[in-house]
Amino acid sequence: MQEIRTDICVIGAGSGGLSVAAGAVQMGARVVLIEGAEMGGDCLNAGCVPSKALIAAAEAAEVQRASVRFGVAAVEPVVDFGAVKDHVAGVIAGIAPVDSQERFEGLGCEVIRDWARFVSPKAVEAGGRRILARRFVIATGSRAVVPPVPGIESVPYLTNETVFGLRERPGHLLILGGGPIGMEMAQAHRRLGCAVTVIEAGRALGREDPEAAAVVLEALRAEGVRIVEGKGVVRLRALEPGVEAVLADGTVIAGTHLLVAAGRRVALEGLGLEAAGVAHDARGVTVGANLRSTSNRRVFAVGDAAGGMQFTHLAGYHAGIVIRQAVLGLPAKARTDHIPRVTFTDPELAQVGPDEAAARAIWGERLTVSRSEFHHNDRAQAMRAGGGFAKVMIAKGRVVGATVVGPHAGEVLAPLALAVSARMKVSALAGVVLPYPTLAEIGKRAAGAYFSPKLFDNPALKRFVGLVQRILP
Ligand SMILES: Cc1cc2nc3c(=O)[nH]c(=O)nc-3n(C[C@H](O)[C@H](O)[C@H](O)COP(=O)(O)OP(=O)(O)OC[C@H]3O[C@@H](n4cnc5c(N)ncnc54)[C@H](O)[C@@H]3O)c2cc1C
Ligand SMILES: NC(=O)c1ccc[n+]([C@@H]2O[C@H](COP(=O)([O-])OP(=O)(O)OC[C@H]3O[C@@H](n4cnc5c(N)ncnc54)[C@H](O)[C@@H]3O)[C@@H](O)[C@H]2O)c1
Repeated sequence: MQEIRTDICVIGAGSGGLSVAAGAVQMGARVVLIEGAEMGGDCLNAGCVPSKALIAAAEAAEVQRASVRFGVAAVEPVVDFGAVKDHVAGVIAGIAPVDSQERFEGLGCEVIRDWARFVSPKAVEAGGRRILARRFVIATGSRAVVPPVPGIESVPYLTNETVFGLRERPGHLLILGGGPIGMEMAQAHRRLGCAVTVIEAGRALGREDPEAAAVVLEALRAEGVRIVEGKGVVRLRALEPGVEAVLADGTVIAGTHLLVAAGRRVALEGLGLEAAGVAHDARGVTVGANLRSTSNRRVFAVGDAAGGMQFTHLAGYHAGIVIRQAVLGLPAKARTDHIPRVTFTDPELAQVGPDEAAARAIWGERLTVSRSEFHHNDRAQAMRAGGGFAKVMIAKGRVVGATVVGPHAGEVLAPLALAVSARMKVSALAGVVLPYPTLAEIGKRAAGAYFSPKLFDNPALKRFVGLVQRILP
C-alpha cells in the first residue's frame, strides 16, 4: 500500500473540511483532502444551496399571487416543477467549481475520492493509500435521522438527500418534523403548489424564541400550510399511492409523499474512531473549546462532526480555529456566544447570541430587552411587510443577543451580529447613522429604545432642560 506523509489530513470535503484545506494549503502546509461522496458536502449538494434555490423559486411564485396588495393584478402562477428542479440543479452547478476536486488540486491539495477510515491513532486509509499525518481534521458532517416510527421501513420517504431531485410535484407533502428544514421546505412546497402538512411531536421551531416562532407559524398557516403540533406519528402505512400517518391521538393524515426532517445525526460510522482512540458520543467527536479531540491530540473536529450547532458559517469559523492551531501552532478557542442562525422562511427568523429566555437565565434582573416593531419601519410598510419585530438583549450596557423576525431578517441581523461578536456598547448601535428607509434601521431603533425612558421619562432631565431653557440667551 502506498504511504503518504503529510502535515494535515482532512476527512470530508464539505463546508468545514474545504475551508480547513484551502486555508492550510495556501499558507504552505501539505494537505491531503479525502471525500467519499460529492465535493462540497451537504451544504452545496443537499442542504443550504438547493434549499435556498428552491425557496427563491417559491418566492417568485408567491410574488405573483400576492401582487394585488400593490395594485398589480394577482395571477395563480404556472409552476413547472421539473423546471424548478432544473433551476435548483443549475444553482448547484454554478457554485460547484469553487468546491471542486480540480480547484483544490490547483491549490496544491492531494485529493482522494474515497471513504476514509482510521487504522491507528496516526494513520488513515483511503483510496488504497495509507496517510500518515501530523494532524487529522474530522469534517464528516451529519445525515438525516430516520426516527424508528413503526411502519417507516415499508413506506417510501424523502430526506434532504432526495427531496431536491424529485421532479414530480407532490400532491400533498407530509413533513415529519417542524425544525428549520421542515418549515423551510413546508413553505417552499406550499408556494410551489403542493398541499403541505407538517407533523411535529413538540413545538414547531421549538428551539427559537416562542414569540418570534409564532410570527412565522402564523404566516405559514395563512398561506395554507397545515401545522400539527404536540402529536407524534405512531404509525406509518403505505397507500397505493402515497403514505398515511397515524398520530398519537388517532388522527389519520394521508399524503402523496413523506419528507423526513426529524433532526440530524453526526456521520462518524465506519470512520474507525476506536482504532484512532478518538472519544465520541451521539453528539459527535468529544472535543474541547479548541476543537481538539480530548483523547487524541493529533485529531481535530469541525462543523457538524464537532457536536454543537450545525451551520455552514459555524463550520467555516471552526476551520479558522483549527488552522490557527494546526498550521500556525498558535492557541485558539471557539466561542459559541456570537454564532448567528437564520431560518429562511418568509418572514425570516434570525437569532444571534442567547434569545430572551436564555439571556434571562444568564443575567437575570440585569438584563434589559429592548425592542422595535416592523410596523414602525417605513421600508417594511412600503413593502407591505409590517409584521414582526427586533429584540435586542442588553446586559451591563452591552449587546449580548438579538432576535429578528420579519422581512429579510437574516440581512437585518448583520449589524446586530457584529455588535454581539464585538461585545459592542448599546450606545454604539443606537448611535450609528443608517440610510433611510432601510429594514436594518429596526436594529438601531430597538437599541435606541433602551435609552428612551432615560431621555423621555426622566423628571430630573425635564427639570434640567427647563433650567437650561430659562438661562439660554
Ligand atoms: C436541508 C438543509 C438545509 C440547510 N440550510 C442551511 C442554511 O441555510 N445555513 C446554514 O448555515 N446551514 C444550513 N444547513 C446545515 C449545513 O448544511 C451544515 O451545517 C454544513 O454542511 C456542515 O458542514 P460540514 O463540513 O460539517 O459537513 P458536510 O457539509 O456535510 O460535509 C461532510 C462531508 O464529509 C464526507 N464524509 C463523511 N464521512 C466521510 C469519510 N469517512 N470519508 C470521506 N468523506 C466523508 C461527506 O460525504 C460530506 O461530503 C442545512 C442543512 C440541511 C440538511
Ligand atoms: N437555515 C438554516 O440555517 C438551516 C436550515 C435547515 C437546517 N439547518 C440545520 O440542520 C439542522 C437539522 O434540522 P432539522 O429541522 O432536521 O432538525 P431539528 O432537530 O432542528 O428539528 C427536528 C424536529 O423534528 C421533530 N421530530 C423528531 N422526531 C419526530 C417524530 N417522530 N414525529 C414528529 N416530529 C419529530 C423534533 O421535535 C424537532 O422539532 C438544524 O438544527 C440546523 O442546524 C439549518
